[in-house]
This record gives sequence, C-alpha cells and structure tokens, in this order.
Amino acid sequence: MTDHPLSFWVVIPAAGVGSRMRADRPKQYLPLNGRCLIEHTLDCFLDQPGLSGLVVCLSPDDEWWPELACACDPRITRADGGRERADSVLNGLQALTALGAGEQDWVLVHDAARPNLAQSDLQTLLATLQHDPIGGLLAVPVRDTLKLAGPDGRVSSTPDRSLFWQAYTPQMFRLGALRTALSDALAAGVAITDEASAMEWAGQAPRLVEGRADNIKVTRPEDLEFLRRR
Ligand SMILES: Nc1ccn([C@@H]2O[C@H](COP(=O)(O)OP(=O)(O)OP(=O)(O)O)[C@@H](O)[C@H]2O)c(=O)n1
Ligand SMILES: C[C@](O)(CO)[C@H](O)COP(=O)(O)O
Repeated sequence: MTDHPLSFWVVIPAAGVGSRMRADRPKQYLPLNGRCLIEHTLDCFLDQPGLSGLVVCLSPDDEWWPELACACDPRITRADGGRERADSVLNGLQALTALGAGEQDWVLVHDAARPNLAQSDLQTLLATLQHDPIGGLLAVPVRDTLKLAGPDGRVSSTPDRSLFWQAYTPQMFRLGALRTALSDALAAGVAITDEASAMEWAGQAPRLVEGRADNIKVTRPEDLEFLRRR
C-alpha cells in the first residue's frame, strides 16, 4: 500500500509594498542569494509532493512578477491582492474555489516575505495537522522576556512569557471554513492580521505547531541582512 502524499493548496499573499524595508521595490522582489526573495518562498511548496495548486496574490501594479521564470509554472495562478493582507488572502481563497478546490481541501497560507521556510517545517505542519478537526499554524515559543509597554513608553509589567508564542506561516485550514471565517470577520470590521485570528473569531482553537525560529518574515532591512549572511 503506497502512502499518497497529503493533497493541499497554497495561497501566497504577495501584494504588499514593503514600506518598512524602505527599498526601491516591494521586498518580495529584492535579491537574496542570486534570486528574488519570492522565488525562494515558492520553491518550498513547488518541491513538496501533494501540491494541487498555488495562488499568488499580487498588486495590480506589480511589474516584477512576469519577469520571473516561475510566472510560467502551470501550477501557479495569479490573483489580485487587496487593501490589507487579509483582503489579499480572501481573494486568493476565492480564486482557489474558482479553480475547483473543494470546501474540505486543506489550504496553506504563507507570506511571500518568509523565504526561509524549511522543507522539514512544511512537512511537520502537514503531517501534524492532516487529521486535525480545525487546522493550525507554525509558531515559535517566545524565548525573550516580554515587557508590556505603558503609555509613557516605560515598562508597565512583565507577563509570563511561558504562555506566549510568535505566530508564523504557513497557517493551514480547510478552504471553506477559512474563507467563511475570514469573509465574516472582515465584514464585521474585525482587524485580522493572520488566518488563525479569523478562525479564533469564528470560535475555533487552531493548533500551535512548533517550527524553526529562522522562518523569519523579512520586514525591515536587518532581516534581509540576516538571511544574506547565512
Ligand atoms: N495588502 C497586502 C499587504 C501585505 N501583503 C503580503 O502579506 C505579507 C506580510 O505582510 P507585510 O510583512 O506587512 O508586508 P508589507 O505590507 O509589504 O510590508 P509593510 O507593512 O512594511 O508595507 C507579505 O508577503 C505581503 O506582500 C499582501 O499580500 N497584501
Ligand atoms: C501573518 C503573520 O506573518 C503572522 O505573524 C503576520 O501577522 C503578518 O503581519 P504583517 O504586519 O502583515 O506583516
């Protein structure tokens, strides 16, 4: 009996402008080890058995995507990004539905700005959640002492850090449940910064799957400098 790899879809929100990078182009197109940052991000999924299809959510003004070789990959579909990340993700989920993805199919949402996802972390996430009733996300337990800031910019308190994890991506949920939760949360005006928070708003408790701390989101210049030094 051969083990068939778990089938899954992917949405890559890649429509941001990268303002915190203060670069001459959106950060997903900045060079990293001879290729664009987004090409490293996509490789991890294109190399994973079981990929049904991948939607990349791009700004309508995006002029860099067509220059990439992966833009011709038949497994990749382009969708329009939205005003906020959550809007881009919702557009991507709707594009998967239009492609024929099933309501119970697994979908993984991963930031284009996280080019250092390890294949082992992706495989751990898929294996851990494949039978989970809700889904979940890669995350890292907080390792530094945390400080709650007061309005005066001074320490207000030191919470128990053992209760805190940093949310990373991919975040993995069933397509129909995530699309409904995200659509309802956005319609209610809820500030949604990751897919898990939309599922939480819908009353679900996503599972935390511990991953590598170097699956960083390139947000500021020093983040890219860190990856270039590796
Ligand atoms: N309207 C948006 C905003 C962000 N993103 C994507 O969501 C991911 C995480 O967002 P973030 O790191 O905040 O990227 P930017 O919004 O580009 O960065 P900034 O906030 O510094 O402008 C990125 O891959 C980004 O391209 C998106 O698809 N659509
Ligand atoms: C989805 C995310 O990467 C989880 O940590 C994060 O919430 C994205 O935040 P951003 O401000 O859109 O970069």
